[in-house]
Amino acid sequence: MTLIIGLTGGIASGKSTVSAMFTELGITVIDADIEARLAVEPGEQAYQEIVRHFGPGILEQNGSINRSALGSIIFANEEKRLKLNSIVHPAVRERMAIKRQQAVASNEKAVVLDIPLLFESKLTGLVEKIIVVYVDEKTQLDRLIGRNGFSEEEAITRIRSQMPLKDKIVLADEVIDNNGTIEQSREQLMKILDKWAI
Ligand SMILES: CC(C)(COP(=O)(O)OP(=O)(O)OC[C@H]1O[C@@H](n2cnc3c(N)ncnc32)[C@H](O)[C@@H]1O)[C@@H](O)C(=O)NCCC(=O)NCCS
Ligand SMILES: Nc1ncnc2c1ncn2[C@@H]1O[C@H](COP(=O)(O)OP(=O)(O)OP(=O)(O)O)[C@@H](O)[C@H]1O
Repeated sequence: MTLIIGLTGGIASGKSTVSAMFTELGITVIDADIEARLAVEPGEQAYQEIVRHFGPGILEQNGSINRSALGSIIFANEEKRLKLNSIVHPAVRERMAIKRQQAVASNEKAVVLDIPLLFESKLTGLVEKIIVVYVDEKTQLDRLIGRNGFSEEEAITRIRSQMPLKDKIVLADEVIDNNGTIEQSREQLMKILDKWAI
């Protein structure tokens, strides 16, 4: 019986860092961010709808989506962000459901669905156990700015576009406190997997 684990957190809280640990352990990770990138490749239906709605100004020279330009638009305007979500999320849900089914069919012990908006998109029904990767607000802001080179304002608009991490940890089965070192987070993950006999 495959245990379906939902991995979530906030932007730059460390979800990808923790999902890489699962991969190192040989546990399949289905990454919503990757599926969302694939879903908006030129030729995909979501790509056509995005260009139709947001205009060719959000395209690179080669016709692919200029992610930075689109991000600047939608994180500064909730209505536009919700419109983009309405275009992309159904395609992401469909792609993840197929991969989830494949993992269950191959009798894997566990599969991880790495979904940044697990709670916001009301996808908790897809998973059996939920791990939230937590950091405090200052650490989140510092790491997001450090990784992406955003201004403080750009980073804050992105953080504020999601449910606060302090509310997410209440909904979690387990929390990984990622304020410390990556090694300390790995130790917390191993304790959780031990508890779940994975
Ligand atoms: C706006 C886009 C083009 C920006 O691309 P970019 O490469 O800069 O960021 P990336 O996709 O790697 O996302 C980075 C992080 O931003 C956050 N984020 C992304 N989209 C959203 C959103 N619609 N609402 C809230 N947070 C979001 C998540 O924490 C995500 O992990 C892209 O994020 C996108 O297409 N978003 C809509 C689809 C979506 O909601 N994806 C996130 C989960 S499925
Ligand atoms: N424990 C840690 N100590 C120091 N830096 C960390 C730690 N965990 C993650 N980081 C760094 O913080 C940044 C954000 O981490 P990561 O990309 O894993 O977050 P994320 O939740 O996947 O982000 P996103 O929501 O954008 O997908 C990265 O630059 C990563 O290298």
